[in-house]
Amino acid sequence: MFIVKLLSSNRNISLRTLGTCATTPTAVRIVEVGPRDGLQNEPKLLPASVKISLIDQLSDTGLRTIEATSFVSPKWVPQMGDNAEVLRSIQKKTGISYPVLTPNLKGFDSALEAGATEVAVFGAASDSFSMKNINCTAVESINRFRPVVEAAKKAGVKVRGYVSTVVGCPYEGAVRPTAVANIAAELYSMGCYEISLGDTIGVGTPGSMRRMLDEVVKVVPAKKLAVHCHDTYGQALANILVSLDYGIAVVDSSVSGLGGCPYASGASGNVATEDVIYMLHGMGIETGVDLEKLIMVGRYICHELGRQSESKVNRAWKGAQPTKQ
Ligand SMILES: CC(C)(COP(=O)([O-])OP(=O)([O-])OC[C@H]1O[C@@H](n2cnc3c(N)ncnc32)[C@H](O)[C@@H]1OP(=O)([O-])[O-])[C@@H](O)C(=O)NCCC(=O)NCCSC(=O)C[C@@](C)(O)CC(=O)[O-]
Repeated sequence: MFIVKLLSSNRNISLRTLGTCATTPTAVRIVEVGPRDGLQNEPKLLPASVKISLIDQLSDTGLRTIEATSFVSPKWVPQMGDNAEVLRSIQKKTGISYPVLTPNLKGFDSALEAGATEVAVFGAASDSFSMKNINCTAVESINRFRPVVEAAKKAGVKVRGYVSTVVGCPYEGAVRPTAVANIAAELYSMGCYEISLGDTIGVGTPGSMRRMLDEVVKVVPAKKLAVHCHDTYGQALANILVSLDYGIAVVDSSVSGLGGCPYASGASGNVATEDVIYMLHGMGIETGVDLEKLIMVGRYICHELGRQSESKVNRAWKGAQPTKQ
């Protein structure tokens, strides 16, 4: 019912997204979230050595931001229970940031001890999801994040802020764009250097993305925003195109489309990094990422997980294309 409502309210979608407008960025930074978002929901528990190898291989593709793990309760998310070992053991390359999720001070302290130089706090625009995910309401979460951001500032650690359920919540349905803008504004004014807007269950369409972004850009500049689109309904690339139109130049994605949130049942993985790169390069937008190398990393992790790549580009890839895509 909720989906039907979302789709039927999208009749007035502007065709502006089909062309390139003045604000479209010429370069996009990809935030690769595969090692964290991609693996946190996998039924198969991978050994730390595979995660470390995955991150080291990703570090060789030209990516500049690779979310490495999360310092959350291992009772809640056992898949990330080896967080300190993973963060300590990866080969950190100059020029690459390896952020980790830290929901509270306990997580932040452990992350700092393991060598984190960038962390992320993660809130949501809907209370029900927030309760299921981090056991507090959206407003309470802001109060939990404040000391994390303060401690991070003192330690010289950068903090990214996530807002989940930006267009739809698995428990409440459609989410008001103003609710998203309020949380985004709180995180931004608290000191998060970038706000990532998560369509956690992948129900967004260009229409609902636009309505949400119209509100958010009133309170956070587009150049401080990222989009984080899950691809459950196959709308992620279209939604990313819309966000480029707003001048947003940071896109979260997951190698081979791995992932999902343990507290958003039925939601598929993030948009596949290979598919995003293929689209952006085809549009003449730079990412600095070597697509062919990334495809090989996608094949490696899918082999380890015993699953097929969710990236259409990866599945279709037969080698470098003779002409620009
Ligand atoms: C946030 C908590 C910890 C609150 O959980 P809580 O139960 O309210 O926490 P608490 O403070 O009452 O502590 C309870 C127990 O947890 C421990 N604890 C407390 N904090 C930590 C910590 N940081 N690390 C390790 N242990 C911790 C604490 O020590 C204690 O242990 P006990 O005494 O029972 O043995 C819990 O709800 C949790 O871990 N949730 C998991 C959240 C998560 O990882 N979700 C998935 C990531 S979010 C996401 O995927 C969305 C995103 C970002 O990708 C964007 C999008 O797609 O929209």
